[in-house]
Amino acid sequence: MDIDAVNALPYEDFVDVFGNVVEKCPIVAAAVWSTRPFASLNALEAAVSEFIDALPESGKEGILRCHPDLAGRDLQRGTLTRESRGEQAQAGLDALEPAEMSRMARLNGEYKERFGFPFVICARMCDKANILQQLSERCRNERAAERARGVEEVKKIGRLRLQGLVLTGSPDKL
Ligand SMILES: NC(=O)N[C@H]1NC(=O)NC1=O
Repeated sequence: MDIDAVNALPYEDFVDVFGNVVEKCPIVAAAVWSTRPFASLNALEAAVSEFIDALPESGKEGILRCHPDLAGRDLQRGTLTRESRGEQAQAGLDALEPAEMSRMARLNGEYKERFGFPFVICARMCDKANILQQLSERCRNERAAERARGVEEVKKIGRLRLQGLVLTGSPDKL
């Protein structure tokens, strides 16, 4: 799909295609549609980032809370979104050893207890060892720094999802 095709989408189709660029937050796609036409894929990415940056801190935390835990309940129950399932599998999180699984669950729980939102990281840019290490390190951060870090990871996840949709196309979505 080239950028002209993206710009030509009515908002219903735009939200169908891009509604999960930010996990379970179709409001982001619905909002950035108003800022068409996009000059390029980079401009579309920038519009997503700008929308997120303009949210109050509670909105940014809300976005983080829409993300499923890594190797958590949704993965076990088979209720992840298609995008998240692919990302978690790519990082090897669907094939953890029992000891890795319990360490991940314990650290995810500690993180959520401390910050009130889940640990978010761009799984496609990591492997499971790296994710576990960062999870344990980031548990020690301050809340505001961790909120900002989580938001940056949301943007990385979104950038890769957007590239997948625009550069490789997604015929089943149009
Ligand atoms: N919790 C968390 O980071 N989840 C996300 N990360 C990612 O790459 N896909 C997700 O769903």
